[in-house]
Amino acid sequence: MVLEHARGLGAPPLIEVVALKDAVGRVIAEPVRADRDQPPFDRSTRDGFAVRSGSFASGATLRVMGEVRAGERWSGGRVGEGEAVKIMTGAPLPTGADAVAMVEFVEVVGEGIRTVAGRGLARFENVVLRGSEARAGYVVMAAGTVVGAAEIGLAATCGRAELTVYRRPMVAVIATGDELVEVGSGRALEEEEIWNSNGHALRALVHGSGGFGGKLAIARDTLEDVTERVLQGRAWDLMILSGGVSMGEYDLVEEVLAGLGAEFFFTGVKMQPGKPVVFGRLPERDGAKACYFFGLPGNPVSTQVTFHCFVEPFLKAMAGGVVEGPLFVQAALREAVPGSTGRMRFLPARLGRDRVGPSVTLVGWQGSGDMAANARANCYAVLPQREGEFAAGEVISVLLR
Ligand SMILES: Nc1nc2c(c(=O)[nH]1)N[C@H]1C(S)=C(S)[C@@H](COP(=O)(O)OP(=O)(O)OC[C@H]3O[C@@H](n4cnc5c(N)ncnc54)[C@H](O)[C@@H]3O)O[C@H]1N2
Ligand code: MOO
Repeated sequence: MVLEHARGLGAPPLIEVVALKDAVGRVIAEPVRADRDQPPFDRSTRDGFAVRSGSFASGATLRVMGEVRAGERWSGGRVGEGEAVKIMTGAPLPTGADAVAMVEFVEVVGEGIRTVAGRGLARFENVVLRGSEARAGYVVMAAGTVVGAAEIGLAATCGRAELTVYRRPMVAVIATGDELVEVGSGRALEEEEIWNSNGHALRALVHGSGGFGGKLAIARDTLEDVTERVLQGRAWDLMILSGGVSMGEYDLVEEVLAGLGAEFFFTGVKMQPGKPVVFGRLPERDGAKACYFFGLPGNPVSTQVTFHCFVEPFLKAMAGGVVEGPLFVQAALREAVPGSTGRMRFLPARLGRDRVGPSVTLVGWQGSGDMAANARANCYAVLPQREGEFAAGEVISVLLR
């Protein structure tokens, strides 16, 4: 359902130009084209001697005419049969030459060179031909590409100091709960009070998914306060609420949203953690635009797991990225885990750094409020409902984060 709505969003309306150093995590709004052929000349990939491959038969001695380095162009005329030009990695291949013999495989004989016995040379060996990576004008990055180090390197390869990207969607983050206190407020906590951690975690998660997260004031557990905050939040591109979505007397989020005419696409999932998660949209009304919202469970691990499963794909699409679901990989359980028929479980776990056949280990936890366990984890092990245990070595899905 989330992906269906994400597909209906269309491209973000606003674009801006940012310097390469500020482009990480942004989404390209206009295709980036090769500014010239890549490579721009036939490029040597080895230190050695540029020659005509045919003249490099075993035993032949070639006359060395001179040298060409990266950043230079050979101006000593065509390389003919029986001739060679000393060449460095990254230098343009002199005209006439069609291959480079590695320095390790030739012997210097007086003014000339000779191939090491038995070493032939194929046409274009150790050469990357002009334009073979990309032709001038060719689209090397399409709109919708998320910018990482590889994309920044490619943009710079094409001479770009700036990129045109979509504006980050503005996401209102609303924590709800009478027990919550802002960190840094200078106030000491009563024992029964809780720091608002979700507001901060959500802002970081939003940033990582291409949005700008703004923390609104905490909504207290009254209809008036939650309503006021939601009316404020609906002016943003997307609203994420945390807490107040389960069965308690003071879980008012759905009631407030319903009172404002919200359409609910779902109001629960068969997941642990995450059961009471809500996805919907407030309609256009009284001059206010329509606004999608997610109501995430307040338990901090539930908040984060449901963010990765539902909000992240939606927000990435809102930011102009391709529409795709969360990222799962397969890994073998290191230890057996008892089965459970309740809900599909997403348990904090650590994915090993094994080079072959990744393995995963559950992190001990005290349930969906355990932020310390969540931080010891680097992924969530996905365990479908089942009576029998999951055996050590069994391959399961893992949700990456
Ligand atoms: N009778 C039932 N009770 C509960 C059910 C149920 O089905 N029947 N579902 C449980 C599940 S599962 C979850 S998850 C929680 C979710 O409850 P809410 O979304 O209503 O969240 P709250 O009750 O407001 O808070 C839960 C928990 O999380 C702490 N919290 C909330 N917000 C924050 C925040 N911003 N930063 C840090 N911690 C936060 C809050 O203090 C509570 O401890 O409901 C179960 N109950
Ligand atoms: O589903 Mo709740 O998220 O178990 O804690």
